[in-house]
Amino acid sequence: MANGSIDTAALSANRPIVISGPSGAGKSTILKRLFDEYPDKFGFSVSHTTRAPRVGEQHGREYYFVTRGEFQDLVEKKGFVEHAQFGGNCYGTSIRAVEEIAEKGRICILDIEMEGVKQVANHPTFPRPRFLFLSPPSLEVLEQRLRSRATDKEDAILKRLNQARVEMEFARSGEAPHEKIVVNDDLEKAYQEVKEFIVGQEP
Ligand SMILES: Nc1ncnc2c1ncn2[C@@H]1O[C@H](COP(=O)(O)OP(=O)(O)OP(=O)(O)O)[C@@H](O)[C@H]1O
Repeated sequence: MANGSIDTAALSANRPIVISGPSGAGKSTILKRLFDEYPDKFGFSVSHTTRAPRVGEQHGREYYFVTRGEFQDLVEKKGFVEHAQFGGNCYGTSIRAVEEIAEKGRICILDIEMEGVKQVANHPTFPRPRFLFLSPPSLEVLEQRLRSRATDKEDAILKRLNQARVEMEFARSGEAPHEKIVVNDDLEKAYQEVKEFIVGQEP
């Protein structure tokens, strides 16, 4: 559906799932396994961005590449379920992109950070998705995992840990929309709990 009306039928038949949690909590690891186990069941929406395409990137595949003006228009029309700026560029998940996944009969998985979660939860028209928070067992364990992942420099690790503290406090506060918090201590157990939340009780 286009032109501002929301395909609530598709979105309630295949309710999107918002998964959030600190960087390093294990979201990618768990989602990859879920997509491998259920290859036809899920989808990631294609985001909008104002950054320039990189070599090999295609409009509509990696991102919808738009101008700042086009991006702003969609913000004003409340066409994004959530949007943010990183490194001077705007990024957003459009309602339309999420609908497209639901219209294919798939569950859209939205892997988004805390500010985005708040926007989705407070969106004026977008039907409420289901919210899951993936937590590391502790900040100490998170620090070890970020260090052993070895993808970040020291200052990036410290920033992620600070942000993790804020996200974990938010998740435990009464303001957070999460229906479930899964603690990723033992990976197998966490995976089964995530799977039960996502697949075990549809829609
Ligand atoms: N239960 C676990 N026990 C031990 N190590 C784990 C566990 N879960 C994930 N890891 C490891 O922790 C690191 C972080 O996991 P991952 O990259 O999936 O996190 P993420 O939440 O997707 O982070 P980002 O948001 O930065 O992409 C990885 O090296 C992963 O192999």
